[in-house]
Amino acid sequence: MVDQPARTTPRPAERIRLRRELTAEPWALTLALLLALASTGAALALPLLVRTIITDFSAHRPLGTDVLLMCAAATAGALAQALSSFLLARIGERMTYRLRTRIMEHTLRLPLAVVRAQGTGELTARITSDALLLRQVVDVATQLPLAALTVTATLLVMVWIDWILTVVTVVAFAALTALVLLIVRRMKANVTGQQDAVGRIAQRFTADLEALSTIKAYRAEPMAARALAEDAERLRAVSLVGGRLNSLIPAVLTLGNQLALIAVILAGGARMATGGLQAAAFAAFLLYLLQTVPSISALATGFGRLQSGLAARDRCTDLLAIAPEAEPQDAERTVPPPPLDVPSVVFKSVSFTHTGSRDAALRGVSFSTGRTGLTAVVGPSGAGKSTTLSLIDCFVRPASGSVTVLGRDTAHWPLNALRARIAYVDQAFTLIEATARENLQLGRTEPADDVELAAALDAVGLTEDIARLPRGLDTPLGRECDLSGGQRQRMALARALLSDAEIVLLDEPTSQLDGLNEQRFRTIVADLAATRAVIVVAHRLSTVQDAHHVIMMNHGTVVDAGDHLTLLERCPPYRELVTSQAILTP
Ligand SMILES: Nc1ncnc2c1ncn2[C@@H]1O[C@H](COP(=O)(O)OP(=O)(O)OP(=O)(O)O)[C@@H](O)[C@H]1O
Repeated sequence: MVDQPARTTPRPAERIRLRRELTAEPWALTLALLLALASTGAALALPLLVRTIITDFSAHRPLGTDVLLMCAAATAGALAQALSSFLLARIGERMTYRLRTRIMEHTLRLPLAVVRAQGTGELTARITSDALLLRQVVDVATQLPLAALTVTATLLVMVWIDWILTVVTVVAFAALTALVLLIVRRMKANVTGQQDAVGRIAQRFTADLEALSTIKAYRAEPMAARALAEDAERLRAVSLVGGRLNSLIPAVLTLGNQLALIAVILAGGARMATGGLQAAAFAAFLLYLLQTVPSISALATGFGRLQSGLAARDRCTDLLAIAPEAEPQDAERTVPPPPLDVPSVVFKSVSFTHTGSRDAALRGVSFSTGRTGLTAVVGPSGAGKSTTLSLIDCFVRPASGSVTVLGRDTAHWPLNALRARIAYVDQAFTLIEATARENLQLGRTEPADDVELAAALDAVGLTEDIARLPRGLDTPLGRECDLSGGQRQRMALARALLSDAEIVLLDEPTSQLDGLNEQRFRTIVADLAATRAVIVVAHRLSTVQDAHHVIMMNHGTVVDAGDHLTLLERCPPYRELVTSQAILTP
């Protein structure tokens, strides 16, 4: 077991049940079906009216009523069809909305390691191209039964007109229908392949765009473009197979139709010659035959689209089946306030290995930090410092040992309640796509007023920077209006200042700060540490030399812990680290 042990077994999300999704609005679906039925009925009535007109023509009877009836049937049919299509579009959009929001919400609750392993582009494809394919299933839900009904009804009318010609028609179509069914079955596997290829290309493209400055700086555009072209080629190849399958269907149907037409004309001509069939009935039969063709095509394409929708459904269901972050089985809705006399964090023999990694990132790590005060976690790169912070915020779970936060084992902390007590500033100083105000207030239970916001911005020296934004605090950040690395870092600090959290975790919080801002940082951290537990991972020891407690890590273990002077005296690796940065002892 590595980084996601099942301390508790979270309930996997329910499968996507298409039938339930489609019947979520039963009245609208029934109305859409009835209207489509009315439109089909109107279309079916037309050839019969034609037969009446031809008969009336021959008998020199007035045609006014017949023509009026034909126009009325055509107009009513068109109106019913339009309304039915609109209702279906509405049902389809609502279903897609529900599925998209469900998939996005589920994805946000997945463990970080799973999201990284799946890839952002691949996950995005589920709510874009897969969702669009799923949307088509709604059209099919009425298209298929109606087409089947139309074909059956038309065949019955054709039997009524002339059963011998009907048998000729059915025999001519039968062999080709079997062929179409075979093609349609292969389409589902092909669509799954296409969607996988779409996910792969989206994944690579997203990753390239995120690393665009590196790609440009190292003139790696050709290399990136080559890899993208290879993915595009794979997608092209698999889509071409799909295209081939798709193009076969109309060809097979047209062939079937022509064969049926030839057979019917020959058989009908012979029967007319022997007087077994009237000209008007033959004309009506031919019209019905021609009219079945679109319905038979609708049946074939409908099955094809259904297969695409089912393939997309399976991909989305696979994602929904991945268990979200584990919540403890004994999770309580409200957790009693932690006692004041317990340490903020206690690690007991914690070991942990990242997914896909062969070596353990942490091995038997034990330490504890005070309820308030500044703890610095230091050590060379790769020592396991960031992993330690991730375990405190439960982004990952220990493979063995225990992590206790504010007196409660993290295995028993409800995630929301735990994270409400921790403010976490990550290495990337991430801002979400939202306004500066919203970014600052992340993690607040109650919104901060303007005075609090101004005080936090002032403390981190961001007042003027934010005032210069086009809409000040209400400027959306992330696209046209982004902040510099150092400004982001200070925004993240201001966010920590504004949070109600009892524990503040800072991962490399000063890497992009200038001298003045580093000084500000030290003041802020001292203020925070007076009332909360602040745990800082830092390479620049100058920023943490005032720490009450220093934890020296190396190769995934705690080498020593104590205050700065004690460690200087008794811990050679710490002394080496300090000397390498030329920090003067006070
Ligand atoms: N997502 C990951 N997947 C696999 N291995 C990882 C991952 N993140 C970290 N590691 C590995 O775990 C070990 C500890 O990494 P960690 O990031 O905790 O070290 P660190 O002390 O914070 O390093 P730095 O100071 O360079 O940020 C390293 O060997 C690293 O290669």
